[in-house]
Amino acid sequence: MVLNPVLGKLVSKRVVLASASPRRQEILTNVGLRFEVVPSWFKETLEKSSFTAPYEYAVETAKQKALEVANRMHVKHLRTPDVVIGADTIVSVDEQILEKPVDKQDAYRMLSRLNGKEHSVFTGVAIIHCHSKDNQLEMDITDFYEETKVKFSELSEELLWEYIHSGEPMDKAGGYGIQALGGMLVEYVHGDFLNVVGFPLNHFCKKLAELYYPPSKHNVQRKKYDSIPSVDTFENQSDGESESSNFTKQKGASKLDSSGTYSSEAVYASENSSGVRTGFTVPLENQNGVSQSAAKLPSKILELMDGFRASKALFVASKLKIFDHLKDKGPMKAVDIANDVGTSVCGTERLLDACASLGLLEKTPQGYSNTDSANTYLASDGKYSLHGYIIHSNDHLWPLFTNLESAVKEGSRQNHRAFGKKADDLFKDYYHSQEVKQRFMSAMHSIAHLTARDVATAFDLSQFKSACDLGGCTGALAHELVQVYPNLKVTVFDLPEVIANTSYFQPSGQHTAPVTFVSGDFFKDSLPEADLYILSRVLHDWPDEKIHVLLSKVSAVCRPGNALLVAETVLDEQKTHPSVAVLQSLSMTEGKQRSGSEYKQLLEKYGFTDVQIKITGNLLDVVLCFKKSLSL
Ligand SMILES: O=c1[nH]cc([C@@H]2O[C@H](COP(=O)(O)OP(=O)(O)OP(=O)(O)O)[C@@H](O)[C@H]2O)c(=O)[nH]1
Repeated sequence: MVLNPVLGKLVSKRVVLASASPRRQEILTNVGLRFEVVPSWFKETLEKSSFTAPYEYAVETAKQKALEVANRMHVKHLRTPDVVIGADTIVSVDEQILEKPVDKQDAYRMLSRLNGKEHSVFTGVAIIHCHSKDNQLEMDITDFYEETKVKFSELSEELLWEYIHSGEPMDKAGGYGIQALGGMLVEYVHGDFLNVVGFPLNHFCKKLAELYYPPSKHNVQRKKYDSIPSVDTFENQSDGESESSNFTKQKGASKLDSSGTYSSEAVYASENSSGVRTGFTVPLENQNGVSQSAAKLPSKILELMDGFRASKALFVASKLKIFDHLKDKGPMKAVDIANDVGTSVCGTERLLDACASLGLLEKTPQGYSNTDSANTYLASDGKYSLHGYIIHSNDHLWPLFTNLESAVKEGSRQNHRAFGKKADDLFKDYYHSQEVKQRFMSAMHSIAHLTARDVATAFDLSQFKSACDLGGCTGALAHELVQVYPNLKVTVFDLPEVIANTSYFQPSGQHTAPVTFVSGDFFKDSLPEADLYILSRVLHDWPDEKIHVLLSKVSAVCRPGNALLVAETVLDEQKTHPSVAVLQSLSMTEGKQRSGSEYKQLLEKYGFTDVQIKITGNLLDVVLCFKKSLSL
């Protein structure tokens, strides 16, 4: 496996991403690359007609972006980076190149052109290795491009405009973001998905492998530039430091290493007899440029070691409603955010930088702003907001996990240590404290919203006329079900204390047919009649005795041919994956997570048959089973 070692090659280098694109930052951060972000000032104004193919335009633009940053850093800041990465993403359709729309009308023009058709997305990438010799900048440029084909469905005008009004198209090539709402417009993708999002990670790693592990030295092919390409199109921006004239002085002054060899990097990998790399070490250069070997970086372990810091930074930023502030008012400077939320400037600045480093915020000279993900998932008002669950994680789960060591030693939940209360008393809080109740319901609502579409569509449920979501809380899944199946009527059955608080979570702020809310205790009261019963995120929470009571009741009320749908994260048969469910078990509730065969066995025990399991790839998987007919 060459990908990780290749990225390890960059560990000891000053790597600069010459891009303001938060997506590119996120893609590279996600694979553990450490880099500085220095957005390029190169204006994307190359004459398109002078290129014979669209990808040539993308590659040249990427190169110019990276060159501008390498030059600027060398000349203005006297900080020569080791590696500068530039990228440019374009969409090509009907021999036209589409970049980012300038306004809504332009977005409409682009999206109409893509409507119902296949188009190509090209990302050009330039990797520049820089060396400073006698204060002259020498550069070694490698470039490449990746093409991905994307097809849009036939989309109505109404949908196009709704999408445009979401604001998402404006900073995206071709006017759509495949990674977010724009994904709904797409029928298929052929090729690298991340290439569409803005950075062809796989090709990038292969390119680095070619550069750092050439088959043999004389085979290395690298393009050479005799002079720095034109800087005439650089934006004449001033950031308070001296002069854009420096750019012109620099023009033509730098040249590339003409030796044809590539820096002083040594290849430390050795190969076993099968040609497989073994005993890989990452070369580190000390201050004097002398190579030392160090152990392979255990990036996964380092990430786990630091995970708590990252979680807490996210929790605190959410608690302070920083993502809400930035959604409404961003970009904002740290001092203004601190004033608004009543925090210290220095602490806020550190928190904001941490969020930017985690890819949650974008930092530019104008200040901090939300990334797309932060707008969608972290601001508290969005349909898919996870704010409620994050606050629950901070206020409830974090204190429990702080006592994990005792939990493991004693094999029990640590409410007494975490909250100074027994589990039962805590449950009373849930009934009596409006704040705790609201927090818990928001948390459940967050997850239900995020998973509802996948749960509702995992199986074709159109044969059912009525459904009852037992413990359906705010009704998020119920509302999704009636959207997907317009002939379905859904009853949400939950405790009176829950039902009394559901109005706040309804799409229009009120309960609306065909979703009705009925209060009751599913362990004690009779269950509403339905063709389909639903237990979503219920079973994993209860001990076997309670599950026995519940499933006996559901089985008794279910008529032959009626069904039960269970939504839970289904473990693999070894019960070690997915880790999200395995880690949840550490909360030490009296319940447990189950594998597919365990769910099958459990449900069959209560008279259900034809148990089918769908792994959705979302947080919840779905199990559907039918009540045995009498003749079986
Ligand atoms: O599906 C998606 N397609 C494209 C994008 C984003 O679109 C932009 C493309 O613009 P460009 O390559 O010019 O990059 P900029 O954002 O302007 O940043 P630079 O500073 O590098 O010029 C890019 O951000 C893609 O990520 C998308 O998000 N989804």
